[in-house]
Amino acid sequence: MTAHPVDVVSTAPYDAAVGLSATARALYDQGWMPGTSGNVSVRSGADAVLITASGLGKGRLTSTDTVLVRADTGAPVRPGSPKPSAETCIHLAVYRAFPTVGAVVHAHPPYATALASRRSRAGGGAVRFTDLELIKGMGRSYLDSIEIPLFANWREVPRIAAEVDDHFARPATDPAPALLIAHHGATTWGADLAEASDRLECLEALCQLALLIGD
Ligand SMILES: CSC[C@@H](O)[C@@H](O)C(=O)COP(=O)(O)O
Ligand SMILES: [Zn+2]
Repeated sequence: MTAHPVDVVSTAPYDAAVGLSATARALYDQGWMPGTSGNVSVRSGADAVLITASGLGKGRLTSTDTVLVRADTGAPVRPGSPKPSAETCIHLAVYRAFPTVGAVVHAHPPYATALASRRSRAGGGAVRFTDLELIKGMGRSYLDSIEIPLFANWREVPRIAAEVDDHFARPATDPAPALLIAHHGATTWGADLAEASDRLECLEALCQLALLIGD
């Protein structure tokens, strides 16, 4: 019998939903998911992604505030599910580009948002960090530099996702596990939620340092 996404995901581990809501609450406590902002997801089998529901206070999120969606369309797998994150399509673009990624975290941390917005006002282009030790926290074993792609904050979220798709369709050596959206926030990814969250923390610290150091 051909595997159907529902079959694959109906056994999605309960822990994944607990992990998602705990991650959202932790990022809320850090001040990086103010109000209802931010979203978190994990891959669930080959064909599905478990993601936070849309429009809920991230400081109050529980494991039932998560939605299993199809990895190809973003549609909820089960009828009657809560509405998935409005930014599901950006998560799916990351999972499409990086088959080994298991978790994606999107938040609105202040320094990353400020640096991305400043860069956008100065004409855009990727944000490059050089020399700083924290570059190693972004999955690099060497120090020299790392480039984080910067995207425009289009009102239509699928347009942002389409640009993320286009960006990662171009082959790059050692792409960073992160992206910035001007006037909006940051998204990081990794093998699991812990790695994706650690990378968000390092990215935010790098952005803070870059703003302190100046040009
Ligand atoms: C506080 S509004 C923020 C949203 O527009 C969006 O950017 C966001 O991060 C959360 O959207 P959500 O649909 O709840 O996952
Ligand atoms: Zn957002």
